[in-house]
Amino acid sequence: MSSLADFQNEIYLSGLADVVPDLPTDLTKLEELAEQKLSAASYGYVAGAAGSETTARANLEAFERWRIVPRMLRDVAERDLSVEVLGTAMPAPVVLAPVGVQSIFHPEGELATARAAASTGVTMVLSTAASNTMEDVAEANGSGPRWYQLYWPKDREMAVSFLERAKASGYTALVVTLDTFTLAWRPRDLDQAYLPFLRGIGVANFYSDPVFQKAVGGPVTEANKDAALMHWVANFGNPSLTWDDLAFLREHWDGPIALKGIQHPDDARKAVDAGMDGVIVSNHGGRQVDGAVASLDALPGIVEAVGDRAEVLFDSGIRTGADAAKALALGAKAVLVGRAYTYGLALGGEAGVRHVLRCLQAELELTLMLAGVTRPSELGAEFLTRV
Ligand SMILES: Cc1cc2nc3c(=O)[nH]c(=O)nc-3n(C[C@H](O)[C@H](O)[C@H](O)COP(=O)(O)O)c2cc1C
Ligand SMILES: O=C(O)C(=O)c1ccccc1
Repeated sequence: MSSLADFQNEIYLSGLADVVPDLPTDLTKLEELAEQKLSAASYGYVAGAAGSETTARANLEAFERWRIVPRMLRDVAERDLSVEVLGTAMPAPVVLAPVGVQSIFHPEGELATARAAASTGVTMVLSTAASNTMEDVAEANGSGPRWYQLYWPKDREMAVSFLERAKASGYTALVVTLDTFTLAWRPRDLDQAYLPFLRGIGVANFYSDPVFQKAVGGPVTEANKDAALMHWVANFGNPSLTWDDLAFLREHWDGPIALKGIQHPDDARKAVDAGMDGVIVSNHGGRQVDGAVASLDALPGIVEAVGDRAEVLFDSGIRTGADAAKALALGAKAVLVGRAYTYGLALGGEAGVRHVLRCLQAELELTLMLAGVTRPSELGAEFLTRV
């Protein structure tokens, strides 16, 4: 039986032909390489976070405070990392987080990510703020599994149009991001006076939308481009939304829905009460509320509050397969990675994203195997100790 850890043997064997990997296999090294390759503005956008970046750092430090306690002699000859999450079959509990404006990292943007996802069978979550339309990304993703992330625009008709387009182009689950109805105070971007949208990046799903076009008097051209940008600004986020509004989404989306950006157990309970199928414990990689609780520290309380009434996913701070193992042991059904693959995209396009996914999955499988675990469902807090 082939396993995700075979990537390790593949690398060693290629050494016999004097071939070594193009990118480091320690994924924590990618950030520094991306800094050398990207423009200062693009690098600042991905690496940066809110405020003085205390939460972004806390997200990483939280993983250091948990250590894995491996168990021996448990027959780990056969492993199976596959899981089903929000109705989607996955080779391992690892998902590509929604990351907008990917063309600022690589000319092929989300299309490269979509191809890497398809070739590994990993689920991608496409952002509303993508630099390519959801239809073009779907085509690049082919038969690969894909979910759609909604930034809920003020105009309800446009929101419905987004959902209908997503459904028609094969996105099977909806991820609704709650924590970013406006961008936070982000000094790296502010100091460079850098906002991708003002340069026309990240608006593809809006400008291609029939409801959006109707509002700006037709397709976006030189003649109406200022009006289009104003309409985008007016619509991007909606700070007035409340829990009651979720009924509207439930009505217009018949597949699974997960709420992203949950950090309090009571909010997780409200999500379940509102009929949501999942919650994603996330602080947006520390990019929204600086000083917010580390995402990993919020996870156990939310897992307990939700129980088996919905699926709990996790992101913010995952850089390695060992990190993923810790979040799974604390009760996450799957983890999403954001910056890790975005650095891969910046450094190597489709092949760079594939490298990151193969490293993450191989390291995760080896970590579980060496800790005495053959499948994700066997993991629990008993495999961790807090230091
Ligand atoms: C450059 C960048 C763009 C992002 N864009 C989006 C987005 O469009 N929608 C969204 O829900 N989250 C977005 N996120 C947040 C990620 O989905 C995810 O929550 C976060 O990156 C996880 O933390 P990590 O980077 O430490 O893995 C973005 C993150 C980054 C770094
Ligand atoms: O930068 C982000 O974190 C983010 O979520 C976002 C929001 C709007 C457009 C692109 C990215």
